[in-house]
Amino acid sequence: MSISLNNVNYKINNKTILQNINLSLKQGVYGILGLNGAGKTTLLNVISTLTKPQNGSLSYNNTDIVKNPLILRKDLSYMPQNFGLIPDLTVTQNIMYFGMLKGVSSKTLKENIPNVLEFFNIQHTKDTNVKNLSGGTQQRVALSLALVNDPKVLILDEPTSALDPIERINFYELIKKISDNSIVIVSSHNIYEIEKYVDNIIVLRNGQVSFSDTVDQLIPEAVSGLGNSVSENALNLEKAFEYFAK
Ligand SMILES: Nc1ncnc2c1ncn2[C@@H]1O[C@H](COP(=O)(O)OP(=O)(O)OP(=O)(O)O)[C@@H](O)[C@H]1O
Repeated sequence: MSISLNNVNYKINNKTILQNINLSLKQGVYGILGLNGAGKTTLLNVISTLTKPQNGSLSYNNTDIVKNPLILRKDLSYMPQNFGLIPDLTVTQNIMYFGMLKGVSSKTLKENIPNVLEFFNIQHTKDTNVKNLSGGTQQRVALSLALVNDPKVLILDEPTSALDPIERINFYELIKKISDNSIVIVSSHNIYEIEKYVDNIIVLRNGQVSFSDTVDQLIPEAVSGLGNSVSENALNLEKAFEYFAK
């Protein structure tokens, strides 16, 4: 299982949003980090084939997914930042509707929906219209929806912003388990939140990849980038992240 991006560039109205992105993603959890406006959401949109890059190539299991996006989409679950739910449908109706759009059979959905709702502790909301739920509960519905079809590629844009601390830990533990058989990509602002659960970190700065490696390389690579003028002990994870992000 692999996703590759080669020299991907994306512009809007002549403004460069992503520049020369080269990434090779395999089974595991990837954290995409960056300051506001660094390009995280745009990169997730490109990887999930919602946005077409003007230059460069994108492949999934060695098939070109700029030309054949359906090859990826059938294996993909993407949870956008605004959750993308239909406000006037109930929780169950939303999951049935989007699940069927993804090609999951109604039998599988009916079997899986109680399990995912139970995992996120929202069984009691199954017949409630989404517009009547709090932001945190809507996020849990969107996560239930993202997980209902056992995706091989799971892309989550700031998935825990409305969850409480305990739900966040449970969520990342689940993500880690799911990643045994899939590629999981999670964007976040917070290095401390994800460092325990991600295998690799990708830091974006002004639309370019400034760091792409394992978490434990973040501090040593920042020290080396600073010309060894500081010791590793003097840099914490946050400062090392800032070195690559600012
Ligand atoms: N439709 C658009 N038109 C013009 N500029 C855009 C558009 N979409 C994104 N941008 C610009 O592209 C850059 C990257 O935006 P993007 O949303 O990908 O960043 P981000 O890292 O996800 O930010 P945040 O953490 O705030 O969600 C920003 O400068 C943004 O203003």
